[in-house]
Amino acid sequence: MGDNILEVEALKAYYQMSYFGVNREVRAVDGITMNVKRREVYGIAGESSSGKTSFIKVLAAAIRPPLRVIAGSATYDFGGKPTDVTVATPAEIDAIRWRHLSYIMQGSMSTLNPVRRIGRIFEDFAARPLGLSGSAFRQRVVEHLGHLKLPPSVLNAYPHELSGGMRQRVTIGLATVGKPDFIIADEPTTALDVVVQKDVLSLIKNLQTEMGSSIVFVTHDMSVHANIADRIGIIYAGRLVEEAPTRALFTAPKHPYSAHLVASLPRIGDTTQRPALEGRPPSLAAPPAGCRFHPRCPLAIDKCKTEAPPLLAVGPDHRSACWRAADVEPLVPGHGRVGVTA
Ligand SMILES: Nc1ncnc2c1ncn2[C@@H]1O[C@H](COP(=O)(O)OP(=O)(O)OP(=O)(O)O)[C@@H](O)[C@H]1O
Repeated sequence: MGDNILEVEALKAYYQMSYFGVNREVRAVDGITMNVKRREVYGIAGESSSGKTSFIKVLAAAIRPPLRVIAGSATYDFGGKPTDVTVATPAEIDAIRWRHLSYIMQGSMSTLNPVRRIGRIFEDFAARPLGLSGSAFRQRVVEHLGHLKLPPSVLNAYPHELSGGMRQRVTIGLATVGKPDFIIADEPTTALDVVVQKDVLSLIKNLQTEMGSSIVFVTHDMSVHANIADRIGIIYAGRLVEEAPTRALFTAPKHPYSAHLVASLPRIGDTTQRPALEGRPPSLAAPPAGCRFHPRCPLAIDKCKTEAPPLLAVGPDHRSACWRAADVEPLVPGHGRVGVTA
């Protein structure tokens, strides 16, 4: 796998349900191929219900019915024998969890056990995988909390006694205390106010630089991507429709949907009228034929209604799944200049 720590190949994961004998299938992840490099921060964007969380649940080996992997693979290389988490046994997953692979779930701030002190929560999750106990374990945790600007006293606190920002740092601390090679985070800053959000983002970035980890994180907030992602993948209706280095995605998007996402970013002093994206995202139980974006796409031609465009190279490290990629222009020229987002 060389430079790649994760290789995802033609991955399909569907929710398969049966109500009163009627089968229903939601094609939440429908043929995604992508890689993550060592030490890379890879951001995943897309609107609500596009399949982002389902995708990273598979990456995090948190696949529970009714979600099932239908095809493809997601293989990590942590140095030993590569692990394909779509077929790994529980024992193989246990061997990589926390030390190599950790997952900050959506809404994890509120999932900290309310009746356990923070110190006990750290023991529950991290003591065994780290192979430490007693004072050695406590020392490791206190040191790590220091990196997160949290005093040792938080270990005696109950979750409700901490502010939202502190709770989020605690969950990041839990996910990173084992210095994992790969961190997966679902909307890690969405519930926080902007000032705390900035703080938490720079903490994640500093930890990542220090530990040399790779990160895959999901957020619908494009300004967060602009701030910390090296590369961004845009998901629409269960498919990866564009992937590019952050600067290229913001300055020269090559899919009409990404162009809309970039143009939706606010900028101080910018009063330009933004063209609205008409329509709603399709149902993943019955997605449209051809390109799934075609019913909402201003550039759609007949071919888009019948043939799904493959994800093809359109520049260095840049892929787009659009028959008209060559005709896509930024919607508000100069708008997506990275580093000047509000
Ligand atoms: N447990 C479940 N059972 C059945 N369908 C589900 C389940 N969880 C999610 N889905 C469906 O799968 C599709 C993708 O959902 P997913 O949560 O992955 O999207 P998302 O892009 O992460 O959205 P959000 O940003 O709102 O979290 C949606 O149609 C959703 O309704």
